[in-house]
Amino acid sequence: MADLDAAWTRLEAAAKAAGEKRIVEFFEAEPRRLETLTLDVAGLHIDLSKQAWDEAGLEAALDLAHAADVEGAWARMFGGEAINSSEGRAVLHTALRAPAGADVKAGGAPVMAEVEAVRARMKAFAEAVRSGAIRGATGKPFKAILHIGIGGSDLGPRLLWDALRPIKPQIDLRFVANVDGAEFALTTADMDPETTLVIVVSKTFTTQETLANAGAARAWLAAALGETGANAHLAAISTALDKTAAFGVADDRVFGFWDWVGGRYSLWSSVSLSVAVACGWDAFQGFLDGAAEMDQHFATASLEANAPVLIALAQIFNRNGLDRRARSVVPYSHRLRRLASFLQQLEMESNGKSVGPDGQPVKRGTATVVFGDEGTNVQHAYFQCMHQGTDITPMELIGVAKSDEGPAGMHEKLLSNLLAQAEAFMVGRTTEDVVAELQAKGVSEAQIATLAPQRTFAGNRPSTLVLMDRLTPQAFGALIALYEHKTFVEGVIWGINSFDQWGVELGKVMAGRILPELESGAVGQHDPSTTALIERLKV
Ligand SMILES: O=P(O)(O)OC[C@H]1O[C@H](O)[C@H](O)[C@@H](O)[C@@H]1O
Repeated sequence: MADLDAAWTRLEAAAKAAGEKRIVEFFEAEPRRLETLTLDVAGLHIDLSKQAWDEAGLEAALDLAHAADVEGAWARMFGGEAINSSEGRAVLHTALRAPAGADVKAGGAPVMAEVEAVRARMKAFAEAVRSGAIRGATGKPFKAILHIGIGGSDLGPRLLWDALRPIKPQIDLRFVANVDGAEFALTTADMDPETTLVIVVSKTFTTQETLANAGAARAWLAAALGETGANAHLAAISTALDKTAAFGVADDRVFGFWDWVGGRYSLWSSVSLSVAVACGWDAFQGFLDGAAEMDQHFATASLEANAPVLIALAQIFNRNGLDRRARSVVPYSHRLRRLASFLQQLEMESNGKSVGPDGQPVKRGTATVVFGDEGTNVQHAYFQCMHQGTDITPMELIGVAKSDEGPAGMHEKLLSNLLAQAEAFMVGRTTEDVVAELQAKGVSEAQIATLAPQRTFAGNRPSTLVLMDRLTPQAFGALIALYEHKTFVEGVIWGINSFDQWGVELGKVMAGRILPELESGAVGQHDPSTTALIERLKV
């Protein structure tokens, strides 16, 4: 503990010192900077050299990781200990992508036989739906899947589908998450129940939104096909097999997973069955394999050369050392445009905690706000604030080196923007440079005095760049596993349990209390504002 406190103090001091210098100067002072801070792992090229740390800062960050015993923590995770202590559960999403026959145990009990059995059933089901061996009630092959789920049962599969979907898929895939009926109505408006397979995905099978949409989907199927016909169009994914049976899904259409898989870490499981069907099994298997490669790297590389560890440390340096409370993630890839939404759940639900597993308040700030959208679009939206706003927001820029999709010449334009932004964030533009340009254009000195500061860029904005060679299933799997392990490392260093989410409960309980009040008009005890709103909205 004393070691850890001392390591934190050293990190804070190193960050303060580095923060007084300019990132661009670190390259001159440290001839090996680029070499030390770039890594090639599992199809990803990761460049952390434009981050805010200098050599001493990096060293202090690595000391902190050692002092927090990151290596011991990952051994406990991979060893299947119940590290999710508030729920008494192991954390083994890595088993879902482990090669067949791997020795993985949850609390001492081997898990791979079950994992492999579900994987084999998923594969057989995906192939049978694609080949037409499994068909709808009227004998027609399935042309579309309606995937119903929310949170971890939605964000991962949605992102995965966008990343890997064929341009013209044999089987289309649509998603419904929200309990706003507009989403269900808009999504199903041009779908045909006769050729649609509905897959209901819920780890607990108690989630209000998902059960409401599942009921609506069953009614939508039954209206066209009758109750028995509807059953032939339903499948369910859950850890609560009693509840899927009660909903009326036949046993051979239910695909399970396990309580040692957190919802936000579940896209490697049967939760992504819809994507495995719509993209084909090989793509899904490639996704698992890429993640397994990252797991192997994470579990074996030294901290100094460990991609998830270094990305986590850059975040901690910014967050705790330099008090930067947000981070923007911008994929220069239309296919990855939902990455920030996925990371919002992964990082903010995992690490948005204020107390440790011992119930004691943490001593330092934890998860930052994560936001972002696709580049280049965001350059024309919020990048003004990233370049010239009063707060510095560290950036994570993600690119794809090679792509054959779409019209010729566009990909180079996309890449030129990615590189330009990363350079501009760090280098900025000096007032002298702006003044010289304005003078050359013959602008008056009086105008220059007001214009030049407005057109100056302070720069010194840190960024990390992650470059995929191609957006293959493997590289994409490695990218998501990279973020999972990064989140884990941060949680270890912050001293929190990254695998529970008690903070989502209160709102659910209160919605359960308010719903009957809206329906019956009998308003209970609330604060004056809420009472007035219920009075206004009650049926
Ligand atoms: O998969 P489900 O049990 O339906 O849960 C869906 C989501 O709802 C909850 O509120 C949790 O915050 C999420 O972690 C979870 O992914």
